[in-house]
Amino acid sequence: MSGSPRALAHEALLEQATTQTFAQDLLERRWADYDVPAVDRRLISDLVFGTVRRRATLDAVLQAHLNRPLADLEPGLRTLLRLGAYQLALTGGIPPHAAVHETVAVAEISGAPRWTGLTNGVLRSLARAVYPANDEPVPAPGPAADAVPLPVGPGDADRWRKVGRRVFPDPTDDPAGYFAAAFAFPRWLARRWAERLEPTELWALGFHFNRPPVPTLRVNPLKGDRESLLAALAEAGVAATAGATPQSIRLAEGANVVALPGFPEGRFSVQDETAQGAAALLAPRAGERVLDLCAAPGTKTTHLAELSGDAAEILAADVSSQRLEKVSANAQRLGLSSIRTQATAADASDLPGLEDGGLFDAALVDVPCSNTGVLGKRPEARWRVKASDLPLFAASQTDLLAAALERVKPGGRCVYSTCSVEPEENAGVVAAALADPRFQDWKVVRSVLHWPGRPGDGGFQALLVRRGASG
Ligand SMILES: C[S@@+](CC[C@H](N)C(=O)[O-])C[C@H]1O[C@@H](n2cnc3c(N)ncnc32)[C@H](O)[C@@H]1O
Repeated sequence: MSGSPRALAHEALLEQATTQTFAQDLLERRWADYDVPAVDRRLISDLVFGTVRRRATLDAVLQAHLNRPLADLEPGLRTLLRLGAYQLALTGGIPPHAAVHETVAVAEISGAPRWTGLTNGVLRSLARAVYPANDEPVPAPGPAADAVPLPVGPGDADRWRKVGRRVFPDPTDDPAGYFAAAFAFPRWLARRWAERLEPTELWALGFHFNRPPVPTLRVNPLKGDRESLLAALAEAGVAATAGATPQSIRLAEGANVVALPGFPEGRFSVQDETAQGAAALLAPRAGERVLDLCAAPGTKTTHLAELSGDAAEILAADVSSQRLEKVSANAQRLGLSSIRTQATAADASDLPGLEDGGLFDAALVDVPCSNTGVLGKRPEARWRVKASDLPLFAASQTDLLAAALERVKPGGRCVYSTCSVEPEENAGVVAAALADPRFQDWKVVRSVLHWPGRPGDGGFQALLVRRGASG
C-alpha cells in the first residue's frame, strides 16, 4: 500500500463503486490489513464517507468544469475528480493547493499518469471558482444555484459556500431539483419529500442527513444508572449529556463506542432515542411472554429485556441465523438471560404461538424497510434505496405484522416499528393489516412519526392492542 491517504481513499472509493460494499466495511478491512496512523484514518474516513455521501453534489460541481460528460470518463478518473472536488468544495481546513497537488499525485501512484493533465486542469479551475476557499471562514449566503450546503457538525449553524457557477437548479423555482443536486439525494426521493415539505424544511432535512452521525447511548439499568455512566465518561474526557429518554446519553461528538468506558462490561448499548421509543411503547412487564419478530442484531430485543428487569420471556426471531448470533452476543455482553433466539422461515410459519396455544402477551415487529428516516447513518444508504422498493417493502411488512398479530393473545399488544418516514411503509401497512377480517379485534391506540433531525432519527412506531377475551 502507498503511504498516501488520498491514494488509499481513492482505492477504497473505486472498490465501493464497483462492488457496492459498505464504505465502513471497506475501511475496516484496510485498517486491519495496513498500519494506518490514527490521523490518516480520520482523514481517509472523511474523504471516503464524504465523497460517497455527496456524489450528486460533486458531479454537478465538476460537470461545470468539464467539456465532456463526467459519466463518460473511466471510473478511476471520475472517482479521482470526485475525491478532489470533495476536498475543494465541501471540506474545511485543507488548503486548496494541497488538495489539488495531493490528489493529482494519486494518478501516478495508481499507475495512471494519463489522468494527471485532466485532473490538474479541472481541480485548478474548480479551486479558482470556489469562494471562499476552504481554508477561509465561510459566510452563509443561503441556498442558491451557485451555493453548496456544507456538512456541519452537531449543533452548528447551516453554512453554504459559493462555487462560482450556477451548477444547481434554482432553489426557488425547483426546490426538489436543488435539494437532489446540492444536498445529494436521489431525484425521486427529493420530489417525494418536496411534496410534503416547505423548502426550509427540506434544507433542514438535508443538513441533518449530511452531518457526520454522532452515536447515542442507551444505559443498561441492570449494570448501573445513567449518572454513574455519565461520571465515568466525564472522567475519561468524553463530553456527554443525559438525553430525552430515561436511558439515553448524548455524546457531544463521534466516538469509537467500543473503546468507551463501560462497553465491555455491558453498561450501555448504542441506540438512537427514536429507536429507544419502540420497546418503551411496548412496555414489557416481568413474567410476560414477548415475541420480537425481526429481532437481529437485537438492539431492541435487549431493550425489551432491560425494561422488564430481565424477567420477561423473550423470543427473538429473525430470518437470518447469522444475524441472530449478534443478538446472543449482545445479550451476553449486557448480562441478560431472558432472551431465546429462533431462526424462522421468511413467512414466519414456523414461529410458535398458533398450534401450541402458547400465544404471546406482546409482540414487537421491527420490519426491514427503506430506511428513509436514517439515511445519514451510512454514507451510501441514500443511493441504495429505489422507488420501486417501497411497494415490495410494504407487502412484506404487512405479512410480517400479520404474522405477529395472529400470535398475540386477547388483551395483548403489538408495536409495529420502522426506520422509514414513507407513509406506505408506516400507517399504510398498519391500515392494510387491520383491514384483514382476522384482526377485527385489534385497534391502534397510538402512532408516532418521528421526523429525522427533530431531534433524533426518523421512524415510525404504532401501538396496537387486541380486545380482551371478555370485551
Ligand atoms: C430493521 S432490522 C431489525 C433490527 C432489530 N430489531 C434491532 O433493533 O436490532 C430487520 C431485520 O428483519 C430481518 N428479516 C427480514 N425479513 C424477515 C422475515 N421475513 N422474517 C423475519 N425476519 C426478517 C432481517 O434479517 C433484519 O435482521
